This record gives sequence, C-alpha cells and structure tokens, in this order.
Amino acid sequence: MFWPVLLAFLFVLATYFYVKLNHKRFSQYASLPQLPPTLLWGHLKTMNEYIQRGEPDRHPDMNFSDMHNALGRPPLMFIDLRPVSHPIVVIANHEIAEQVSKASSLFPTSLPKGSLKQFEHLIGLASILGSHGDEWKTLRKRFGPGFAPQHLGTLLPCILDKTLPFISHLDRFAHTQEEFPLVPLAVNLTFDIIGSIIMDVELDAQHMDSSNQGELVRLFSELLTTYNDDKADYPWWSTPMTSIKRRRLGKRINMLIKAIIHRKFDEQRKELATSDKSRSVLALSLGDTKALSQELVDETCDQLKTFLLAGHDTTGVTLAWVFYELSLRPSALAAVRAELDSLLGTDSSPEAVRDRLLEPDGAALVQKMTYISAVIKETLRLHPPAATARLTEHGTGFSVRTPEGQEYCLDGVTIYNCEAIIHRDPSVYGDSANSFVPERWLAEGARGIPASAWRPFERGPRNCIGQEFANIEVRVIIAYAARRYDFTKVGLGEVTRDGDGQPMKDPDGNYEFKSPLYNTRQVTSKPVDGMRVKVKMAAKAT
Ligand code: HEM
Repeated sequence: MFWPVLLAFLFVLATYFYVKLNHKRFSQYASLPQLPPTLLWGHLKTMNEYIQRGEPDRHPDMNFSDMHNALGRPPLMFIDLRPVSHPIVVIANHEIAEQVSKASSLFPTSLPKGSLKQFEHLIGLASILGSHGDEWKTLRKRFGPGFAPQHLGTLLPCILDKTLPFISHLDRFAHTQEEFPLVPLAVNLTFDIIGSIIMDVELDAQHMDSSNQGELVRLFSELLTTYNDDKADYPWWSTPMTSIKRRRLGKRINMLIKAIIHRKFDEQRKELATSDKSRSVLALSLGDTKALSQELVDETCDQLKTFLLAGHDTTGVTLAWVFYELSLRPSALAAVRAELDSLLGTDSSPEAVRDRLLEPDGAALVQKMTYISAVIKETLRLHPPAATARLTEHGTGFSVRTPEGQEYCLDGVTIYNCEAIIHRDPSVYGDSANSFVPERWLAEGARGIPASAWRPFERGPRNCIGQEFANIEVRVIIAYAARRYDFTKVGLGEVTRDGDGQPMKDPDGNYEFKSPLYNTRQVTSKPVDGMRVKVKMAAKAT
C-alpha cells in the first residue's frame, strides 16, 4: 500500500511542478517580446550562448543588444533568468524608458529601484541611490544644495588645482613614450576632486604607485575590485570569501568616513564665528545641526560613500572615452581646440588655462564651451557608464505603453532602461547611430532628437544629482588637456593604418580596428583594458 501511495504522491507533486513551471516559462509573461524560452532554463541557456559568442567578460548590455537585434529590435524584451535572478525586461525604446523614470500618481517619486543589496558595503543600506519615497525625498533635499547650480561655479578652483597632478603624469608619459591605461589616471583624478568637493579632504589618490595613495582611496579601490569578477548579481553565500572581504573593507571605510564626519562637524562648530566656512557637500548637509546623533552619522556616512562611488568612477571613465573618441576624429579635435583658443586665448599652457578660468568670468567661460559640451554629450551617448533598474511588486499594476499602443504590465520583473541600446536607436539617430558625431547636438541637428532619447544621467525625479557638476569637471579637464596632448590608442580599439599612417575606413566610412575595444562591467561600464594609450605633446602645445 505504501509504494503506490508514494508513487501517486510523487506523480501529483511532479505534475504540480510541471504545470507551475510551464505557466512561469510559457504563459506568465508570454505576451512580452522574447526569444524562445525552454521549460527548464527559461532564457538562462540562451543568455549563456550569447555570452559565449562574444568576449566572455563583455558587459551584459552587449549581450542584451545582440539578443535585441536577433529579436528584430522590439521596444522591450523579456529575459527569464529565474531562478538565478528576477526576470528582467530590457527597455529599448526611449518613450517607454521615460514612463519608467517619470513620477506618476502610483509612484510620486518614480518606480522603486531594484535591490542594491549586493553593494551594501560599498554604498551602505541607507544610500540615496537605493532609497524610496519620503526617505529619498528627505535625502535629496538635504544633499541637493551641495550640487545646486549656483554653488557649482565656486568649485572651479578646486577642479583646476586637482587637475595639475594629472597633467604632470601625462607630461611624464609624453616624455617617456610609455603606453599606459588612461582610466586609472582619470579615475584617480576624479577621486581627488570628489573627495575635496564632498568632504573638503585631501584623498591623495593621484599616485602611480597605489601604496602611496591615501588610505581611504586604497580601501575603496580594493573594495571596488571585488566586483570585477562579475559576480555582482550572485547571492552572498555563493561567494563567501568575497563577501567576507567586502564586509571587512566596508567596516574600515566606514570608520574612516565617520571619523571625517566627526572632525568636520567639530571644525564647523569652531568656524561658526568666522566667515571662513567650508562649503563642502558634507558641511552644507550638516547646516546648523546642533549635535551629531549616531543615526545621523551612520546615514551621512552612507551618502558620502555613495557620492564617492558615483562621483568618481563614471566621470573618470567618461573622460577616458572623450580622449579616445577625439583621438579618432581629427576634425572634432580641431573644433575642440579652436573653441578653447577662442574662449581662453591661444596660450594653452596649464598655467594660462588655470589663470584664465580663475578670472571672475571663468565659470561663464565654462558654460560657453558649446562644441565641447556636444563632444561630452556624444561620448555619453555612445558610452553611457551607468543606467537604472527598477522593480515593482506583483499586483501593483504598473504598465507601460509602446509607441504602437500596446500595453504591458511589468509588475514583478526587473525593469532595466538599457541606455546602451536606447542611445543607438536608428529610428532616432539614423544611419549614424553608431558613429561619433558631436555636430548632431549643435543647434540645428539637435532639434529632431527627443530629450528622452539621451539619458546617460537618467531622467525624472531620480536623475543624477551630480550631472551638472560632472559636466563642469569634464569640460575643465578637457580645457587643460585637449590642446596639450595627442592621444593614440594601442591594443584593443587601435585603428588599422595604411602605408602613409592614415586610419583606414570601411565602405560605410567607419574606422577599421585591429580588434574592437569593448566595455566590461565593474559596477559601472568600463573599457576592458583600462583604455591603454600612448600620448605625445601636441604640435602647438605651449
Ligand atoms: C559622467 C558622470 C555621471 C554619470 C554618467 C552618472 C549617471 C547616473 C545615473 C544613470 C544615475 C541613476 C542611477 C539609478 O537610477 O540607479 C545616477 C544617479 C546618481 N548619481 Fe550620477 N552620474 C555621473 C556623475 C555623478 C557625480 C559626479 C555625482 C556626485 C556625487 C553623482 C551622484 C549620483 C547620485 C547621488 C545618484 C542617485 C540620485 C538619486 O537617486 O536621487 N553622479 N547617476
């Protein structure tokens, strides 16, 4: 009697699981455009096939892009990665991306973010990046003044000073003709700048030998490298040693930052009577706080870690891509140089650039860098370093409508605004969607481009708090370096040259590369080789 009952029970159980799995794989999200799933694997196997087709360490965006093309470029695409992670909907159309990022009556501060638990030790659990609703509103209000436009102009002297060591390093590389990775150099520069702007401290990041860097930078960089193995989405128990390391480094970083908060708070109390008050993001956020509670220190620490991360990595990588793109486009580089000559004068030495930008109209000159601004915009279009992922609970009733009028409910799936696809949409950017054309952002050209089709800082209430600051920073660094150096890419992304040394182009007018340069995921998107380049002094450098 026992065995027949057991067999019947197992049969019922197996049927139950089969029906359930069948529903999840083939019915639950069947209306969403997707590559064919399998009963057992959903899209896990397909995803793996796409990973194997390209470089194994390439950024997931590139796999999404290939899958999206294979599916005929629908406005959104469903990928079932259960049970490894939530199913994901990749948003490929800017009008839908806008519905995801904007405020609505259902979500007054826009859709909640997807889980950032895996970054707990890097940015803290109370980070503005992962917070929602009223909690987020309070944080944005408290830290907003440090990034307000009227305050940003006052940050120019700091950016100018901190960039001088970067210039010294490049001068040395120009002299020795060694090849080197540009990303670490640029990221250390932006680290120094952000440390000064947010906490009024010297992070001492710009050393070629990392053992000479400040302790906070070394710990933070070490923590960041624990995300290099692309296990960012795995549960903590599948990578126990990495989890322990992250916890240990996170604790030490917290201790250092909390000590800074206490020190700065004490200094601020003493400065009350003087006019020499710090205007750092930290100082502005503390305002007239009378006493530091443990809760306030913990919460402030999480925000400072978030600003350190968000404020250095993305900007440093953007700079590296700017110099790469300019190195490939002599006409764009010439236009950048001409704009700098006309705004700052023809003396391109670091001292002259610094002196000119420190004059009372310096901030206004930065705002007049129209062509340079177009170069930055175009760089961020082609190489967006970050994106947004949102998640709503089942039963919330969040739907999007495609341009064709089709409605899809996206409850319970990770909604990923994939800038890497949206920014290269040929229906918006035409035949030149994959080419670097800064001119498209100048008055006439930009008219036909919908604002929502360019979203490297994302849009809506949860857009990037530091975008204006990043823009000023990158313009100033370009002002220092663009007329002084000629960069040449070596290795990946190096152009093929003809017998006369001229870059070769394919029939569509695009450069031919010896082997393509691609991004990898290290929290944000980064060129896989750190952007290895050679640099020499430009012919007209003074
Ligand atoms: C080129 C440079 C930058 C790019 C491309 C960039 C991009 C982004 C993107 C895409 C988001 C949305 C992330 C999400 O929804 O999960 C974001 C948010 C954010 N960024 Fe940036 N960012 C840059 C520079 C900066 C700088 C310099 C800071 C200064 C500290 C900063 C601080 C932040 C913060 C705090 C948020 C969260 C805002 C909120 O949720 O209210 N970013 N950034």
